[in-house]
Amino acid sequence: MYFAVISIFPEMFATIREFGITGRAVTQEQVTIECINPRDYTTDNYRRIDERPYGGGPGMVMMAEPLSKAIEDARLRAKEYGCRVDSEHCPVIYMSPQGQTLSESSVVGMTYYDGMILLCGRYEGIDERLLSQYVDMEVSLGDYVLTGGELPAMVLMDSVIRRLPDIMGDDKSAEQDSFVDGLLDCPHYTKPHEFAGMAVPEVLLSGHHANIAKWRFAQQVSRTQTRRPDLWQAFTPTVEQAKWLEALAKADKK
Ligand SMILES: CN1CCN(C(=O)c2nonc2N)CC1
Repeated sequence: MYFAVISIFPEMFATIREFGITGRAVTQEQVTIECINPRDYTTDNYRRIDERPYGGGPGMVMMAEPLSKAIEDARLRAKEYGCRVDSEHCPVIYMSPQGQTLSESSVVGMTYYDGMILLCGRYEGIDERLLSQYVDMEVSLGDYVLTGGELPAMVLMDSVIRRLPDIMGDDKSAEQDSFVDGLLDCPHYTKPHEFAGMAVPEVLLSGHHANIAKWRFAQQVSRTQTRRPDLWQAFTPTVEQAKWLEALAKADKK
């Protein structure tokens, strides 16, 4: 999968290009992450990419022209990589609090793209004419304001890369994470057997895989009910999960 990030701070993306599972995906050429600096598309000596806002007000606004040239170049590179460069297969995504909030389900949907061009704003934002001309989708991390779009872009790329095939080693690992089946994740334990006077739940040492699976599901259910009642309201169990829920309800009544 191809990612182009348009940012005045390309060095920030070493975080996902050089470390961990995403770094390994780059090394193994399962993904490509190209950083494109809009300053490289300026024509003045100061490599200016921002200006005072029309209408006055605080801060600066990112100018349209350097960004438009950067996006056009990103599209050429995406095409060279083999992407079908259109909004359905390689969208231009602007990271913004005004966007749709990123979720595990929208992340999974993005894994089917050939690639994506991520636009990272700074300052007060980007000239609206650039956004209306080029942006296919705005995506938000949540209802808070950051200093720039780079961290949201890295979060989006990290969450998409880990859901690509053959990235997590054991694809089931990604499927069992929080939110994947609409529930929060279960607790996890490893060595040593005792820590701070607390032992590992016996069922996890039993080797009885069916009982372990049921225990983990029960933990997911109780955590989701107590911590995220909104998720629990929206949860739709599978046929097997519905049977387990029925058994849990009967056990609670005893
Ligand atoms: C111009 N710049 C403003 C700050 N910003 C965000 O707060 C943000 N991005 O994605 N989710 C968010 N929340 C990125 C864009």
